[in-house]
Amino acid sequence: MNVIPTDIPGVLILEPHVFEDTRGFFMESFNQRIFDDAVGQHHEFVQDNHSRSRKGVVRGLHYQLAPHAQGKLVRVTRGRVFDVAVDVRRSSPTFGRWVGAELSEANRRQLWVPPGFAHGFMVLSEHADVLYKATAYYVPQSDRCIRWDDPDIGIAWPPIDVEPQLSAKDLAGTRLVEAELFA
Ligand SMILES: Cc1cn([C@H]2C[C@H](O)[C@@H](COP(=O)(O)OP(=O)(O)O[C@H]3O[C@H](C)C(=O)[C@H](O)[C@H]3O)O2)c(=O)[nH]c1=O
Repeated sequence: MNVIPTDIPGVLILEPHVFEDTRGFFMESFNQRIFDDAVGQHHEFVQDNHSRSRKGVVRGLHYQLAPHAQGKLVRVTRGRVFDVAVDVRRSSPTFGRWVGAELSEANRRQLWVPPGFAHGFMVLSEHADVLYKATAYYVPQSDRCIRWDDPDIGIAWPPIDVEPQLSAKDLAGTRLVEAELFA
């Protein structure tokens, strides 16, 4: 596993080892021991998610409030997305900062988004399948959304040739300054 740090301590890009041969490829998409070593602590995953979206769809920026905060290990098995993590811990030195990475079927990269971060992505290909493991169960009452285009965060979303498409919930997302966050 190749581990690539990002500008925000704790948010990591992971590149699992891929075994390619004439048949195709094999990789361990998740290995608890290797993951814990890479991240530096143990995280228990309790839920796997899979969403499929069309080009231009933006899902996020979502997080669940404590005590239901979710760490997410995100990967893409079809297409390409720009995946983003935003630090929403008020006491963090990187509060309000974001990191983004292109995750794709081709690069097989994964993004580790620790608890305390909002997560979202924009689909860059015609379709994309995003699969991610979560360290806490879905608790809708604790779910919160910050606007994808919050100027105070200033995410540099890649240019695409279609109109971004968001759910009504996401279009109604709050600004970071108004949001219920983590201490
Ligand atoms: C997240 C989730 C949703 N649902 C149900 C609730 C809705 O009836 C339906 C669609 O939910 P939603 O529109 O919230 O799905 P996304 O917009 O993809 O939400 C996700 O988007 C960003 C990228 C995230 O990181 C979060 O995992 C999650 O918030 O699935 C469930 O049953 N379980 C779940 O864990």
